[in-house]
Amino acid sequence: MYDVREWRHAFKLDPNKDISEKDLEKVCESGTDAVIIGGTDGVTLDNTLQLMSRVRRYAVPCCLEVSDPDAIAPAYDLYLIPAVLNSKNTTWITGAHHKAVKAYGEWMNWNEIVMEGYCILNPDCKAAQLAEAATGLDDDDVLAYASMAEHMFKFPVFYLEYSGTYGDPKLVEKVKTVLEDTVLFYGGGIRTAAQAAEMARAADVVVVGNVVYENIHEAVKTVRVVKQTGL
Ligand SMILES: CC(C)=CCC/C(C)=C/CC/C(C)=C/CC/C(C)=C/CC/C(C)=C/CC/C(C)=C/CC/C(C)=C/COP(=O)(O)OP(=O)(O)O
Ligand SMILES: O=P(O)(O)OC[C@@H](O)CO
Ligand SMILES: [Mg+2]
Repeated sequence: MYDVREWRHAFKLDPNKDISEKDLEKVCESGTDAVIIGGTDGVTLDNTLQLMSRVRRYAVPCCLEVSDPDAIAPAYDLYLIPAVLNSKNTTWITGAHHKAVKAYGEWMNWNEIVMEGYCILNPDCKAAQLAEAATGLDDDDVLAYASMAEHMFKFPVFYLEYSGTYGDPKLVEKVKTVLEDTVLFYGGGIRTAAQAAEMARAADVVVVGNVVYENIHEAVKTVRVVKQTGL
């Protein structure tokens, strides 16, 4: 499934973390809609390619979420490109992107590029710190970023990112009400199947990351509950 509109669940694997063959098999055979390879720090061409080639042994779509242009390589199914809408530094909204398109433009297949309008809400996560995210937002600020993602930038994805902490399901629900075409991704702090189900009632796509490395059994359980939960 190379169309994010058809997704409900994705795992995000960090190329800077170790995962055993057994656990990787559980992730890839879980029934998830996609494996996203991405992280904020320690992302290199070597570790992303290594993880990608291991994921490639399975049928699941394998996507690169680009955080470092040096780690870009061909052979992913999709390239997810974050633009941090609540960044205080234009580098993370258009700057790094401009540089990368100058460098890679002629090799880019735009049909494989999926822009993600990020709104990062956990001030302590590495992504917030790197991207200098203005995290002290009230609900109306977040709703405005969501509307900008859909109506001004026409981004296919709006990503509510709480990386490392569990977010506010009520806010996720509110954000969903202002989006029509743009797909709402929720990610952050999902450690149980019950939390995954709660966020699946509000968001189009639930992204599960760190729990893969902490509790693979619970991580895999999130797939079935998300798929069974209606929006
Ligand atoms: C043939 C060929 C090579 C084709 C490919 C062409 C191609 C795809 C070109 C891409 C061009 C392009 C526009 C690239 C973008 C370049 C770029 C660097 C953009 C900036 C990205 C950005 C805003 C990064 C900031 C950080 C961020 C939002 C990262 C996303 C991942 C994330 C949130 C991970 C969460 O992990 P973390 O917070 O680190 O949590 P842990 O504590 O668990 O690690
Ligand atoms: O690692 P967690 O906290 O599950 O977050 C998932 C993802 O949104 C990170 O970009
Ligand atoms: Mg992570």
